[in-house]
Amino acid sequence: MRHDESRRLYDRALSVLAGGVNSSVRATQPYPFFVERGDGAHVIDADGNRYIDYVMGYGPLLYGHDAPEPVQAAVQKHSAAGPMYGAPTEIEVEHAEFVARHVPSVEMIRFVNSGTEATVSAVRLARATTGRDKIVIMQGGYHGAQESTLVKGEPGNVHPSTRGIPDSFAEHTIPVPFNDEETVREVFEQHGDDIAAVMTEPILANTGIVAPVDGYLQTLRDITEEHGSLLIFDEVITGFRVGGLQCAQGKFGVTPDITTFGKIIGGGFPVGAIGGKAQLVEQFTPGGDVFQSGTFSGHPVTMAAGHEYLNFAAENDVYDHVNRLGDDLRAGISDILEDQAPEYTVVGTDSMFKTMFTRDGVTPKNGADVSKAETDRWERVFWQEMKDHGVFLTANQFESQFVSYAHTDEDIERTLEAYKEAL
Ligand SMILES: Cc1ncc(COP(=O)(O)O)c(C=O)c1O
Ligand SMILES: N[C@H](C=O)CCC(=O)O
Repeated sequence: MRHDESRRLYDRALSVLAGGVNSSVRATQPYPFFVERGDGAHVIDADGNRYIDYVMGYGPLLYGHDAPEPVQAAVQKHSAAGPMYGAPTEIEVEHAEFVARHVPSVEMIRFVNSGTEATVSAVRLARATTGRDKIVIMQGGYHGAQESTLVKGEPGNVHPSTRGIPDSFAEHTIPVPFNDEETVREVFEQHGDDIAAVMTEPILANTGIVAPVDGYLQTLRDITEEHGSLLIFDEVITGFRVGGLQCAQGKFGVTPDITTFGKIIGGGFPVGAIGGKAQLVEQFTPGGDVFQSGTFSGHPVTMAAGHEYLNFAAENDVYDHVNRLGDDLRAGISDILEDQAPEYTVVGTDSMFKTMFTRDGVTPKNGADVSKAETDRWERVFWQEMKDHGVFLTANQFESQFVSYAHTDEDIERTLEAYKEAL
């Protein structure tokens, strides 16, 4: 495969964009391919190479690169009609009504512009509601580029995970191992009166894909209730991806106090949202006194795209299709691993999948298990091989991969062939 044009574009980009990209994960080695356009489940790069795409924009693209006709029509209509006003529009109300109708925890919602903004506001809301400062998060979990959650360590020894964040932020954050009831109980015994919220992805989706063990999410629900803390599910990735229109909270039957959304809920456009019981969410300004605001929040084009995205899923066999292909892919990869690399594991659910380069064939239960995997080998060898076989996977061991409605049985077969050869 030739990549001359991508290489040339990356050289140009390096002089004017930090690291040559606008989000860190895109800076694949030795240089990223630059995308010219999408086509169904595929992307075509600046040199004309075609790849089956499982990155899917890191999750938002439930339909691949050709959104259903009603989505495209709504986007065109709303861009032509404005595109935004600094005044409310009906489409924001319709989209909010849809989400409230389907997602168990949501009575009221505030739309924002990114998953990060959603989790920042959710934490602020939890702190304001409880009058407490501390939050419990999961080691290996990810909640975007927010100061309070970019931390590393364990209870009693927590530090910012990047330069530029004061230690005082980390003082209020307690990272615990996912799926470990004992540690979370100990943390609540010690700090229960100071904990505003436990915030977790219902499935860790930024550290491989780590499913909750039976009963773990319910334990978090019970323990937060017992101590007057809130439970926040960060469904930025899982929202409208896992568990269909009810999201992961519906699949696992555990209802949080607050849910954060992003990705799919914006139909491929920048978005975030904070949903929950009305008595919580209405504390945001202007109704309440927890400051929350944004020039682009509830942008009509995003709202229209997101709304038509979800409407289409409600009326068509979208989740059946993507989940079936997800099952086929996981089963196919699993067979290949059994044969060729039994020390590796395939993880995921619904339309999410990832091959973990574990060393013992054991499914990871938390972030520490995932970090023992052969992360370097994934990126430097396997990812490159798959790309050379025309399959675009997420470039590191930690990021999830997604099947879309545009993927076909033939895509899955070709992908499995590529796996066989690359492994
Ligand atoms: C679970 C989770 N929360 C929050 C975020 C942050 O979202 P965004 O990148 O839109 O700020 C992401 C992904 O980026 C995510 O996966
Ligand atoms: N891990 C991130 C979200 O899922 C990856 C997307 C990004 O930050 O560019």
